Amino acid sequence: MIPNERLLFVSFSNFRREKHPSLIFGNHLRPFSKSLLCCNKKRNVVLFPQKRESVVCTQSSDPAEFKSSLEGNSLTELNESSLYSSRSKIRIAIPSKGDIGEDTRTLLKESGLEIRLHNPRQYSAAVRDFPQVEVWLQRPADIVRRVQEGQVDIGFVGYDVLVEYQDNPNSTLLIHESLGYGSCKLGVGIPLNWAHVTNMTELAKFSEERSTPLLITTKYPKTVTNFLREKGIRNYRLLHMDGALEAATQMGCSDLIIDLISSGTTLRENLLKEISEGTVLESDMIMIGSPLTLGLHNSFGKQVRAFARELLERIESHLAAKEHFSIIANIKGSSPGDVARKIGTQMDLKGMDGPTVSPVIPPRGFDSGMYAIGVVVKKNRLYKAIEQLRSIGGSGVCVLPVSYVFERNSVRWEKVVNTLGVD
Ligand SMILES: Nc1ncnc2c1ncn2[C@@H]1O[C@H](COP(=O)(O)OP(=O)(O)OP(=O)(O)O)[C@@H](O)[C@H]1O
Ligand SMILES: O=P(O)(O)OC[C@H]1O[C@H](OP(=O)(O)OP(=O)(O)O)[C@H](O)[C@@H]1O
Repeated sequence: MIPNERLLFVSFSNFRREKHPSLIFGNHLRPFSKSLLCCNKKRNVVLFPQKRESVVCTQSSDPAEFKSSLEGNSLTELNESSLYSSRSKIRIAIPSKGDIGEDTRTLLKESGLEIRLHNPRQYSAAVRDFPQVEVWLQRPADIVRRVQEGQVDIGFVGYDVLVEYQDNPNSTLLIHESLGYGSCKLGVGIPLNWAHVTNMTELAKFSEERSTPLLITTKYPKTVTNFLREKGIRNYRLLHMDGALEAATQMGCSDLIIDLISSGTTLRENLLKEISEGTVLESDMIMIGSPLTLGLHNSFGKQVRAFARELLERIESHLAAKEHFSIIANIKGSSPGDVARKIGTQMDLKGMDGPTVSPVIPPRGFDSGMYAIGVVVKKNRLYKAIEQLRSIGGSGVCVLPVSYVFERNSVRWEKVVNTLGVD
């Protein structure tokens, strides 16, 4: 029997249609996110794995009646594994097309996951050396939806898409907040000839003075509605376009647009300009996870977590490695400590955890007073580091690429585990 305090009684007539299910916990109502629920149609059971609580939903609107109907029934069979038993493979979803699709495949490959894609119309693929994993190629908005519903365990999307399509901030887990590609911002673009509008305050004033609402075209209605509310703009109407939004003002169907901006070229080419305070959000590609499956306490949950952790650490260490070079060089000194002290005086030679210093032993075996040092330096400081090495007597400097830089532990993963309340 599952003890009563771990049962949630859902009192609504149609779970699938209900937007905001009202839940009763013990005898108390409490807020609940529908996206954290996973419905087992047959048994009418849903699960809230984040807190190890089982959720039982009912057609009855009277929780007391429902509760009493459960008396004496063994609920132990309604466990997590029964809900996810239909799937044994771990699922990753990546964008199916465009630069972000290609860059995600490159990132995964460089992190050790080679996706076996044979043609552009293939929407699922295996991963070399990871037989327990399958990759699904999806449109960005669908990646957020599938991760939210627990049909996919890990997804790669732009932050902009996550903000627009997730039901609430708890319905997905943010595993890595910035993967370093797909960088852009969602921002306001107004006609170049609106000389009287240079910032959001002036735009708000302008919208109030008008007799007709401002026509604003965007692909991000939810995010934009929140932004306009924050900026005090009320007199507007949102219009939707799927792409090439920048054409909307010149076509005469919109007053301004709110769209993604990267270099700003598309805005300029279409006689639009940015305004100050007009940035809705800054976006980068991110890695997200499903709390529904990552939070499971069964063996599938453990398997998903082990893989998510490995993938995150591979990506983190690959991204850190991209920023660094490894340097080896020879330096004269009276002892390893003396050499380490000399290196320690140079800003760019401090390395990640200090230098490695080892004596160079010539063929005849006597003390040469020469030491080999190894240090990891920031790529953008390479030449400064070489100059500093030379200034303390460094010679024979070799610069090598770094493949991975693994830290002692992953702070991001610790955060994920804490959020989920799992080991
Ligand atoms: N100019 C850009 N520079 C960098 N990243 C961008 C740029 N435009 C879009 N992105 C990122 O790439 C993602 C996908 O962009 P894009 O607008 O091309 O998608 P799409 O193919 O039109 O998607 P869909 O048709 O499924 O809505 C965006 O959500 C954003 O995160
Ligand atoms: O500031 P820029 O560097 O010019 O980039 C901005 C453009 O890039 C994106 O469009 P995309 O090329 O994805 O085409 P779309 O409009 O069809 O989505 C975005 O929607 C802008 O139109």
